[in-house]
Amino acid sequence: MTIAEEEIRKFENHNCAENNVFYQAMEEVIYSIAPLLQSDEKYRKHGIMERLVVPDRVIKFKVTWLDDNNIIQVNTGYRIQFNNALGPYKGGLRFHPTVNEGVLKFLGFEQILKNSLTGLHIGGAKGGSDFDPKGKSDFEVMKFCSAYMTELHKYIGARIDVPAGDIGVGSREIGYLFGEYKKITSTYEGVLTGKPFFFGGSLMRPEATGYGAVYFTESMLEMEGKEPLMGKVCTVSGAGNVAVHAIEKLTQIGAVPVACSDSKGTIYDSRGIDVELLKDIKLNKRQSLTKYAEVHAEAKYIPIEEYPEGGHAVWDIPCYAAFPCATQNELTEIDAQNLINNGCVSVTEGANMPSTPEAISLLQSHKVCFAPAKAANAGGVVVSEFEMSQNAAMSKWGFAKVDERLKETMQMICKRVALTAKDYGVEGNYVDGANIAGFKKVADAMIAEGI
Ligand SMILES: NC(=O)C1=CN([C@@H]2O[C@H](COP(=O)(O)OP(=O)(O)OC[C@H]3O[C@@H](n4cnc5c(N)ncnc54)[C@H](OP(=O)(O)O)[C@@H]3O)[C@@H](O)[C@H]2O)C=CC1
Ligand SMILES: O=C(O)CCC(=O)C(=O)O
Repeated sequence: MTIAEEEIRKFENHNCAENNVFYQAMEEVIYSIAPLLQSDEKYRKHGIMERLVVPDRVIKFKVTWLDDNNIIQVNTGYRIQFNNALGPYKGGLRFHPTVNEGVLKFLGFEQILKNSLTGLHIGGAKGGSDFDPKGKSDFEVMKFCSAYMTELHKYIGARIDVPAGDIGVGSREIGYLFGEYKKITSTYEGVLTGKPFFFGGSLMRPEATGYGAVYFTESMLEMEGKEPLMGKVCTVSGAGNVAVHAIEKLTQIGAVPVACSDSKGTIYDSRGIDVELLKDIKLNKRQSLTKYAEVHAEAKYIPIEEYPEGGHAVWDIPCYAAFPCATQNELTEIDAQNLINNGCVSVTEGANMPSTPEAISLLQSHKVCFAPAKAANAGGVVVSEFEMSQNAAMSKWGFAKVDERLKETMQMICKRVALTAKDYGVEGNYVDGANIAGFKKVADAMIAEGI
């Protein structure tokens, strides 16, 4: 039995329906770090993996709120504080009907290694609720956020745990959450990141994840001796915060992002996505992508049900570089095969774990440059940490400073991941490089801090 199989066997009890995405994330990490466990026995001796896969605490609570018809609604709220060996717990909040403990455990676990890779002092956490902001009035969203914070405030703080946004949580929700925290605690502190700029947010936090993914890709393509993105056709899934800003940065650097998608369908606009229109439709008005095709008649809208099951229209459009930026397991083996058939050279994960394990293996075996989420989408949490620093110092950084430091950090992460892969005999495998480099730093801190 290999060391990876031996380790995986230990954690078989995590393999159940509720935990399937968590188990997927954990299994990938174990396979990647097996050479490290083999070469340095201290990690097994100190039971690092056993300690890392169990969160420090899982906070689960009831959220009761009144809708606009004065009907009582009940949701479940969570905060999973996974590991704070490297700094205060840090990670986003997701409001989506699919949220459960298993989903948040996968996201929190990934966040530990992602935050470690940034080189900054931040631990890993994730939280959220099964509340669905879609179709709710502003007032209902505010009431839900207040009720959620009534419970959450007991467990967070600027040096304890600093939540941010994720799916369904943007600056509107962070504003309401911050307002409630301030009211309950009478404290004006950097307890949340992703705040609107005029009351303590950092410039560029909304753009950071999408821009960072593009910076990472440029760096990876250069390191792998491939042509840069300028002039190249790109496809992006999703049409939320991460996707829109990836499209914006691609456009700024002269690439041609021709497609994006939402939960109902895909837009293909061969002239390049009109990013201002996309922002207005999806980020400001929270409408469907069908509106895009109503304005630009040349663009094609493909409803999700019109594409054969198992694959997604957005990955069947020829591109040089693909950016999955919607949600977990949205890029399947079928999609990977379509990308390969159409000559795709690189795939960058803007979303968390958007590619299935089968898709990753296929892409890697066809030498497609593959940038895993925990490295490529770290830009968001990087600028969140910049926001924490600015809040602690009561200062404001300019756009150029944030952008320059974000770019430098993404390039540093890319180099670190590539060099680690090389050191461990898996040159070009950014998945293994990211997992080993991220794991090693947290594990060393855990050993140094004792049990
Ligand atoms: N926000 C951030 O800073 C960071 C986010 N991430 C990750 O990036 C991803 C996207 O997050 P974010 O942009 O913030 O979230 P948003 O809520 O802003 O947007 C999510 C987008 O994805 C679309 N979507 C959801 N499910 C599907 C699906 N099955 N197929 C196609 N599209 C889908 C949504 O469509 P619709 O509009 O129809 O709902 C929406 O357009 C998530 O995986 C998140 O964890 C990672 C790092 C940081
Ligand atoms: O900005 C943050 O704190 C976390 C962002 C996030 O949730 C993520 O990186 O997945």
